[in-house]
Amino acid sequence: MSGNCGNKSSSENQLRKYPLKLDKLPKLKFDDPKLDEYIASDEPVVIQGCKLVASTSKWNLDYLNKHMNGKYTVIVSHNHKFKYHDEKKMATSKVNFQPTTKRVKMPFSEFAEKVRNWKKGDERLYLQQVLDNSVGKEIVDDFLKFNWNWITDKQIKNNWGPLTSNLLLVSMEGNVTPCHYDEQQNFYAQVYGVKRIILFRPSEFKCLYPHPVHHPYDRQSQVDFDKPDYNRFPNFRNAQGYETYIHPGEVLYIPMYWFHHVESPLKEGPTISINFWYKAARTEQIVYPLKDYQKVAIMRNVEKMLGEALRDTNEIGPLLRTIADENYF
Ligand SMILES: CCC[C@@H](CC(=O)O)C(=O)C(=O)O
Ligand SMILES: [Zn+2]
Repeated sequence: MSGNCGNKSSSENQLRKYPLKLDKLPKLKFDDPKLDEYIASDEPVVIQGCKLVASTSKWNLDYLNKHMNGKYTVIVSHNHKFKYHDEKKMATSKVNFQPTTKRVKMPFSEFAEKVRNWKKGDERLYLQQVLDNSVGKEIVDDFLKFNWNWITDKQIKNNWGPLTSNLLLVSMEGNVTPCHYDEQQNFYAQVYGVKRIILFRPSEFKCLYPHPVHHPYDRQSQVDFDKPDYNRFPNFRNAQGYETYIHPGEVLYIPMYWFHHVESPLKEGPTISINFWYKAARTEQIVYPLKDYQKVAIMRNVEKMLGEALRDTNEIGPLLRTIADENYF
């Protein structure tokens, strides 16, 4: 279907359909006085006009192909989902776990050629490379010209920890990063193409059923949005989310512990994004009532502590059920 259908942009018609009630996220100009209130209160918002990555306005697959002459981290998947798994936890986990993706190093030229010639049934690729000095001089020059004053001002104003990394994300059309949360603050800059992002509050934890902390899929939702198993995950019916489409030059603030699902439209070609992950604020004092994300952090710590104490992560669930069912019903 070409062109606009109703008031949706063409990108929005190239999207997968999910049984979700989604509200729209606000989009604010970078100099809107309300913006800092959103960030300070860990509320997601799309920021327009901040020129965070204005130096990438000329980036596309050809430009990157020309200036990236090394081998880069590419995730390979046999379907459209790129569900992240923690390789360290694979070694220690007691579950029989088969990852659905693999991580390879690939020359950019090979990546670009495979993306261009991809046909149904081929493996899908997603380049996810830390922006470091392995990229070409021109790319480093563009990187140095990012609007570091603007983003560093936000980092300091919110007492965030250090910038841990920038990931260059070059996605094939139709790729999906399934619903998960990260423990870092994230300014997610859209460089090329349109991306759809669905977000859920940390308090939707009970509707999204993240895997156990010790599982290689820690932080990832167990629910397959394409075919939800309502017998196992009945509360998914009640998940309340937000949705936005970010365009080149826009930056989405993804607060830490907020669940997010990210996809590239089906027939709109490759997309390019750059994320900016910051360690959480060094909490001076605990203020009650606790915020939802703090309760998620506490639940994580309880699982970790019980894993240490019990030595067998398969005993964590039964012990927690005993406490909940017998003592706190
Ligand atoms: C590996 C990071 C992927 C990214 C989502 C996407 O661009 O597909 C994301 O989840 C994040 O920036 O937090
Ligand atoms: Zn993420």
